[in-house]
Amino acid sequence: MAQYARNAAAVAVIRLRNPPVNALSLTVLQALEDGLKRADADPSVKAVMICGENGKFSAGADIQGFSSPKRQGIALGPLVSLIERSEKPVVAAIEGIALGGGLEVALGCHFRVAHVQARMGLPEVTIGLLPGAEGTQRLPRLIGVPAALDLITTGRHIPATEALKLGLVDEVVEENTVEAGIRLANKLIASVSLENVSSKENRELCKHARILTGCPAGQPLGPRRLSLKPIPRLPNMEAFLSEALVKVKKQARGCLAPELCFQAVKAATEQPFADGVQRERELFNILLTSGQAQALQYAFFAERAVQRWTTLSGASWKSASPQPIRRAAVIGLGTMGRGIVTSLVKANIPVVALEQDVEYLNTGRKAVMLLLEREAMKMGQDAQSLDFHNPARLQFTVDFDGLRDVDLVIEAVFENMALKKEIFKKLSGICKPGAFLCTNTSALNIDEIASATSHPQQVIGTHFFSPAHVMRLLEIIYGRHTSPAAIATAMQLAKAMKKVGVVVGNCFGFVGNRMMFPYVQQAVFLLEEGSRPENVDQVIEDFGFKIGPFRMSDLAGLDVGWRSRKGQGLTGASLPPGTPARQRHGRRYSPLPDLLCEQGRFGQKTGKGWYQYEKAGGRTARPDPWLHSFLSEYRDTHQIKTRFIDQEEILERCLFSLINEGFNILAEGIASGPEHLDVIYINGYGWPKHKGGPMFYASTVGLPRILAKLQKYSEAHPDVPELRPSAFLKKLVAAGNPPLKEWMSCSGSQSSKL
Ligand SMILES: CCCCCCCC(=O)CC(=O)SCCNC(=O)CCNC(=O)[C@H](O)C(C)(C)COP(=O)(O)OP(=O)(O)OC[C@H]1O[C@@H](n2cnc3c(N)ncnc32)[C@H](O)[C@@H]1OP(=O)(O)O
Ligand SMILES: NC(=O)C1=CN([C@@H]2O[C@H](COP(=O)(O)OP(=O)(O)OC[C@H]3O[C@@H](n4cnc5c(N)ncnc54)[C@H](O)[C@@H]3O)[C@@H](O)[C@H]2O)C=CC1
Repeated sequence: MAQYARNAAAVAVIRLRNPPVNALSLTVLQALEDGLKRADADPSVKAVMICGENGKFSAGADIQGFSSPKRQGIALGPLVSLIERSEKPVVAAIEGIALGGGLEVALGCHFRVAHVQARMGLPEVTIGLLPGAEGTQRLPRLIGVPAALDLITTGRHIPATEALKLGLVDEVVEENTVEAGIRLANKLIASVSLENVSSKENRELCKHARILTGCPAGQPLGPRRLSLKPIPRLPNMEAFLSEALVKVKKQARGCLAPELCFQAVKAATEQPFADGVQRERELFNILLTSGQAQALQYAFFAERAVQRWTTLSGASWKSASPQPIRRAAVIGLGTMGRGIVTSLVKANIPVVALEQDVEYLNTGRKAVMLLLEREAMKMGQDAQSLDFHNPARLQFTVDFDGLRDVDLVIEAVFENMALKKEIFKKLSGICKPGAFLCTNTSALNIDEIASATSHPQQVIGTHFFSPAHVMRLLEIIYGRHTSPAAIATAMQLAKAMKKVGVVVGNCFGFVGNRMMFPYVQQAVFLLEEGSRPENVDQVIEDFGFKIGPFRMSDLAGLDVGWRSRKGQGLTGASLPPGTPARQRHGRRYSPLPDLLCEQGRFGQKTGKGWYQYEKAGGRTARPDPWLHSFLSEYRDTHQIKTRFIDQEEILERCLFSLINEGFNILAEGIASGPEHLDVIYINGYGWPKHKGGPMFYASTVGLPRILAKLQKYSEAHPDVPELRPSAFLKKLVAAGNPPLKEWMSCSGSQSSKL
């Protein structure tokens, strides 16, 4: 709701109230409208001030409400117009946040005062929409087209100081914003009422008030009504807009909202306000029914739902308490350790960084310092807080004794079980008993690692993604003995590092990599049957992935998987003589990646892999004629008839096999709901957010279709168990293809947190 109050000085205060973020539900909007009408009808009220309860203006429209099929009632756009048309001055006092519809309400007000710590923005684009309450028409009139386009197409939140520079707010205060708003309202009352009084003294006062408010004589609010303002012209508006469109399209990667946001702002530059609003509405409705908005809003709530973690044994976020991490250690400063140290320093956690010898330590130190210097450059003035040259904040050592007083250790040494167990045994003897011992393994068994310690309840997997200081995902893996406090602490750590933690159970590859295996496997099988790497990558990238499986594997290094397959005895010296080239343990196997590695083709690092590069370490992938003839020879050798494989088959075999593994994971209780898998894929594997994650995508395709396709591919490839439909998928189809929220109740294990 919105609370209406009067104070003695003739200022009516309307306070938006809908905890926790004062979202503009229909009830709030109705109360806001009632408050405005009441203020208008009351002759003793001379000005209105709108603010929010609990130090927050408003986070905008109620996102939950968008998915409601029966959404009816007062619309926000007309309400913003109503505010603007008020004959009595209306002031917005912005504390905390003014986002989306919240900022649009403020744009309808005649004046805006913001607290110095407030943040503002129009983030609708991030949930697949555009600022549909006339924001795309008012904002460019206030701050100009370039700045408005930037805010509307990126959805970024800006601090009050930047808002002041842009002219988005009139005043920034450090003290009580509501009082500052009332003070401004009183000045405005003086300005208006003194207009009609002719004494010299009052005329002077009136002039003073006009300077304060910027309102010309006789027209106290006219120029403050943004709908009446012309768009600030640019000398080269057309050229600017066409360049901006190219940029927006490039960044959007198949997501509709940024381009439609652009179209709405463009309309503001070409049409009168009312027509621009009409266009904004049309574009908003296209987005609202596009499917992408639903996917992005699902992703928004999924990210919040995974914070409420539970384990198979019943431990949960409700009862577990995180322990404070005053000091942490990282072991191994290779690709991952460097990024992990950087993330910890950025989270203001003092770190001890340890390597196996001085040479590795020096290399690691240089790399960490370089990363931190770069981060500091990006942070500008705020970089001082990093203070990473201070040994109390960041210390490098080769001595395990330096780890005696740390509260948490993150191990990031080579992916080798024997080495990891040796390290954990050592840590168990050296660290204090309460210290949490985390491993960054990408697939190994957490319980086996924990078995090397005397307190396995303190051991947990914290799986970062490369580059660790950039990627938002932290997969948090609990073992059989991991304590709830360890899980809660890892989740808290993720938050401190501004990452999204997702709690999952222990199995080979956990959730993300386990689902990735069949996807990559299918991609390689497709090469055996007739595709080229660039065909497969193109289909996956057209779907919206940032990078296809072959470009990705060239980037990560083909040798990484090769080492792991050798370790598992799938290739290399330990392979029993007589093993068929394309079969392991009775299942289809492709030796193609092994053959490339044997040729020294490790990907970007060697300048050749699935593609060719300009040089070793080069970044530009070009199709490689050598590889094409190599594939032809390979098919001849193994008597595989090359066939044309269409885009649909490429997409379905790669994605449906990944989704199928997702259903197995859900059935086993490794993840407590589909939203966990989706958050992992969006934040760790570049799954296009506007497609909502693999399981959400499956729900939009329809489970019966996925099942039918898997059955078809499985029949064609009976030696590929990963294509055999999961029993849980079959169960869901038999249960009538229930909506995603109800899947887990069919599994009999857990329920959805969405
Ligand atoms: C047909 C209809 C026509 C309508 C006309 C168009 C109107 C428009 O132009 C459309 C809009 O306004 S769309 C909304 C735009 N606003 C946003 O995207 C802000 C989303 N919220 C945030 O960024 C952070 O929550 C925020 C920065 C606010 C706070 O972050 P925190 O990290 O402090 O807290 P969270 O955990 O994210 O949030 C706390 C709880 O609040 C829920 N929530 C947040 N924003 C919401 C919103 N706008 N609507 C509904 N619920 C919302 C959030 O889910 C969380 O709930 P719980 O998980 O249950 O605690
Ligand atoms: N590279 C990647 O993309 C990802 C790797 N991981 C996992 O992270 C871990 C580390 O991987 P990378 O950083 O890629 O490996 P890396 O080979 O780049 O670095 C490993 C580092 O550990 C150090 N090290 C080895 N033995 C040590 C010891 N006894 N004491 C101290 N330091 C020691 C090495 O000197 C080396 O600097 C592995 O478990 C890997 O599976 C997880 C996610 C992604």
